[in-house]
Amino acid sequence: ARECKTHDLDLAYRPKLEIVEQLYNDMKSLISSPYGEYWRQARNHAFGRKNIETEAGKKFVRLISEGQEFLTNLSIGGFVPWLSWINILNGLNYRTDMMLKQGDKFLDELIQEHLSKTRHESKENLLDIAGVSIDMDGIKGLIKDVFGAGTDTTSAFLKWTMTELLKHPTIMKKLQSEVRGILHDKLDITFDDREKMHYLKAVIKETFRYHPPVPLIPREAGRDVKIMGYDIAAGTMVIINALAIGRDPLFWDEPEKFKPERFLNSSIDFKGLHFQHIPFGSGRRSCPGIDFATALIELVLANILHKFDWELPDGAKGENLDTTELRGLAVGRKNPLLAVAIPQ
Ligand code: HEM
Repeated sequence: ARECKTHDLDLAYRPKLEIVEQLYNDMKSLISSPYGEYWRQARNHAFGRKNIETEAGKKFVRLISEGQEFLTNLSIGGFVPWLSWINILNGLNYRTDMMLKQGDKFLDELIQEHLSKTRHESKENLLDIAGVSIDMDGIKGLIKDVFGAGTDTTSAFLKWTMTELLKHPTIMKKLQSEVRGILHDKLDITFDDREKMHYLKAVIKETFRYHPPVPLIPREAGRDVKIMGYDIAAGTMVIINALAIGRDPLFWDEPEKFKPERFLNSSIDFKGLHFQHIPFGSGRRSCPGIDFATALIELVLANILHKFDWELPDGAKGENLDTTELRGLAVGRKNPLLAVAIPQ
């Protein structure tokens, strides 16, 4: 008899946090640990508390989600500086201030809790970790970078990949047969195993093309430039539409179709050198988390596709699957993805 469980993929993944020096060890154990073990470690490391279901854990997840949504608010003063007073009148400045203060207070408490439990010496607000000094603001900035930029992006991506696989059972089967053919009954996935998973890499590239978690990439012109006949003055905010580029028929054959095969005999990658595919941006301000995110995504997908078959609950059909998007800097699913995991 096969045991069937309904999993809410929303809960299935949250990255972790431990103060700076822990990151390296975490990454090593993440690379070698099977999925179940990884998830347990991730939850425990994240807060140094038993799990993310604590009040503090929930509050942090809420702060991150609200912050993500908040970033999409229209700041009139940001676009037309002499209208900045509107941001005071409509309460945007006040709400921004409150949100930043709440986040700061939360991080202060979290860091103090970690410090009191670990061997770290806190000297005049400075931590000395592996010979590198970092002050509280630095630590908070790092935590915000890793969580703010790394949490919703990767979880949104994983949910979109599972959505597309559930919508396209033939692709799911082909991917599972590749992963299972390479792993057999192994529990640990090695770097070499991952390198052999060509179809997995193609599915990941196609999901990034079709659902880039950061569809709009904001930048500021560093100097006056002319682009396609338009004069862009230094200081102008320029928004790069990675989603539209990824679906541009000039570059892509049948762009509205989810077709991982298009990447099998192609050298196009998402590392920022092929401008038709830039889910992580490009150039020196491109995403520094790209390798961490790619390793994590490959491991999670390989693990859950290896160990489980996946179906929609109550015999629902993939083609009817809801794909409404959530507003935010990272665009995820609006509604949770419910799927039945059938252990193999
Ligand atoms: C699927 C996962 C991810 C996607 C799609 C993604 C995408 C992006 C994009 C599009 C940018 C802007 C790049 C540009 O302006 O050219 C960015 C910046 C950034 N990302 Fe990621 N990211 C992901 C995961 C991560 C992770 C896991 C981390 C950290 C552990 C991270 C940390 C950052 C940081 C710190 C920046 C700002 C870089 C800067 O301004 O110099 N990201 N990311």
